[in-house]
Amino acid sequence: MTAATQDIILQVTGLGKRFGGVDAVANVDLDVYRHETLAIIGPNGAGKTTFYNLLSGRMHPSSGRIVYEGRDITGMPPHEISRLGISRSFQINNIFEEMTVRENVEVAVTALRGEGRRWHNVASRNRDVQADADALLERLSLSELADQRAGVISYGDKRLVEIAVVLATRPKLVLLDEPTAGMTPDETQRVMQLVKSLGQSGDYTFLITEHDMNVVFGLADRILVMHRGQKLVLGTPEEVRAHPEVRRAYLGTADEEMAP
Ligand SMILES: Nc1ncnc2c1ncn2[C@@H]1O[C@H](COP(=O)(O)OP(=O)(O)OP(=O)(O)O)[C@@H](O)[C@H]1O
Repeated sequence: MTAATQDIILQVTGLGKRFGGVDAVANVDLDVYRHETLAIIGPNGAGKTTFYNLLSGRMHPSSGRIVYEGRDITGMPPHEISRLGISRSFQINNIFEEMTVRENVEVAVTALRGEGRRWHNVASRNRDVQADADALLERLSLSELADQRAGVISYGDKRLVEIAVVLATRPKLVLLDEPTAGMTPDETQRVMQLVKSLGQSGDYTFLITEHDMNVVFGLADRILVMHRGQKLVLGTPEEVRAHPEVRRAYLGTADEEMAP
């Protein structure tokens, strides 16, 4: 499939967010193709988090337009955007530590069904919810931890549970915020394999911010490099790696020095 015929799930045009005198995001144009994994990189303050906040509705843009599946979602509240199929993970764990791993996922499944998060006791008696939660836990290789209290499992497993919670809302477009931050090398590998296989399943489109360049170059179909709120480069990993400005600004002289 050529780029021209690829199905665009998200179209961002002239997107900007200004805080006082700072353009946190400045005039960004971006087409995201359905089922691709697109990494967004850039140094601290480049505008990655603000970009996510704009896409997920947590912030209103100062300018520009966001079109998702042909529908203008600019300025929509987060819950509506989420309902349409855009879901986001956070850098900080966002799970209920006193509940079991399965209950955490059940709560998210229940929320999707419009029954509200507070009804988790009812949800746990609901077979459909349990089946959905168990299927998801199996997909993420978390079945063995299903009955563990989320508060006692490892940091890496908590991050995986968080991804399960995000996927429980049945998103089509998933925004992952530094999914491997703080992880051991083994945990990082596990997340990489997981995101790779979920990406290959054809069920999801991933945007991923990440500081670990091995993860970025190992996972991404395309990479967006941001700098001071602007789109510096957008291309395949090979194109980004070879781009003189990116090499100068972020990659150093050797590929080993790729930390932004
Ligand atoms: N709520 C806010 N009020 C004022 N300035 C903000 C706000 N949020 C972000 N900024 C500024 O916008 C710019 C972009 O910040 P942002 O957090 O989006 O960058 P980032 O690429 O996510 O950085 P990091 O990698 O550190 O998370 C920075 O100069 C930041 O100080």
